Amino acid sequence: MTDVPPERLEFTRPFSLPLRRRFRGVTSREGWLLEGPAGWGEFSPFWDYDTYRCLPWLRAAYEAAFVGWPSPVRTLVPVNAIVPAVGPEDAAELVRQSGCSTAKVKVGEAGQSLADDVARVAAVRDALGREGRVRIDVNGGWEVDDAVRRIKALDIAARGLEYVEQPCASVEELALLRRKIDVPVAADESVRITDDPLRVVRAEAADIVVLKVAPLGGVSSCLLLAEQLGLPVVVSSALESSVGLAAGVALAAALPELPYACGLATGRLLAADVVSSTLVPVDGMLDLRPVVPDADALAAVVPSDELQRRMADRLGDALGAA
Ligand SMILES: O=C(O)CCC(=O)c1ccccc1C(=O)O
Ligand SMILES: [Mg+2]
Repeated sequence: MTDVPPERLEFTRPFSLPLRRRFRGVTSREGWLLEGPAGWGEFSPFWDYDTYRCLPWLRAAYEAAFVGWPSPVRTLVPVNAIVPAVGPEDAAELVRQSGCSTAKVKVGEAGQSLADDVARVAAVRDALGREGRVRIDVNGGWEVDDAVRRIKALDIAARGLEYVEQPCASVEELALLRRKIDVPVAADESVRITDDPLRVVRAEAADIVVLKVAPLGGVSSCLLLAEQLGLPVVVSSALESSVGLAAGVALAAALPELPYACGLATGRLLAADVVSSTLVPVDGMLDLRPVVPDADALAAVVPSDELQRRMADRLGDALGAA
C-alpha cells in the first residue's frame, strides 16, 4: 500500500451491526473505525474476502481518515431503494417507505423461481408508478441463454427495466449477452472482483459500471477508474455503516457526471449503526455531510469477545500485508 505506515492505522472502534433482513446471505456486518485528521474511515471487508482483497478496504479507510476526499461538484445524490429477495408485498412496502423513485430489485436468489422474481419486480413497478425506474441485480447468477429468457420476462414485468446488473458471472458472458438483449447491462463484480477492471470496456461487456469505494481502494482511486473506464458510473455501497456510506456519497458528489441514482440507500437495511442518525435518503436524496460516530451507538454494537478476536486477526493480517 503506497505511503501508508500501517502502524499509524489504529483501528480502535470495532462494531458488529445486525441487519434488519438477510441480504445476499449476510445477516450482520462487522468492521473497525479509524479516526484521523481528515475524518473517520471504515474497514469492513466481507468475510469471504481474503487478505489480498482486504487491502483496498484499508486504503479506503486510510484515505477517509488521513487524506480526505476530492472536491464535490454536487451536494445531493439521488439514490435507489434496495429491495432484497423478499415477497411482493414486502417489496412494495420497502419501495413506498423509501421515498425513492428508482428501485433496485435483487433477483435470481438461490431457491427462488422466475415466478418469484416476476412477482417481486411487478410489485415494485406498481409501487413506483409509471415514472419510476426499476433495475435488477443478479449477482452473476445466470448462464447466457437463461439470462436472455429471464431478462425478457422481467423486462415485461417491470414494464421496462432501466438496466440489469451483473446478469452473468464472466466478462465473456456479459459481452455475449449484451448483444442478445435490449436492456442495458451494468457490471459490478466484473469490475470489483478482478485485477483488471478495464477488461469490461475492452470486451464491450457493459453499458454502465457499478463502483464501490471500499473494495476499489477509496474515493480518489474510483474517480480515476471512472475516468479510465469512460462509462456511466453508479456508485453503490458495500453495506457499510454510515461512516463507510459517507465515502460513497463523497464519490458520487465528486463524479463529473452522475446520470443514474446510486445504490447508497442500504442504511435502511441496518438494524443498528455507529452513528445516532443513519445516513438514509430524504425524498430519494442523500446529502453530502461529515459523518461522525456516536459513543453511545458504538457502545451498543461492540462485538462479542470471540467475534472481536476473529476480526482482529483479519485486520492484523491485512495490516501485515500492507
Ligand atoms: O446497489 C445497491 O443499491 C445496494 C448495494 C448492493 O446491492 C450490494 C451491497 C453489498 C454487496 C454487494 C451489493 C451488490 O450490488 O451486489
Ligand atoms: Mg451488484
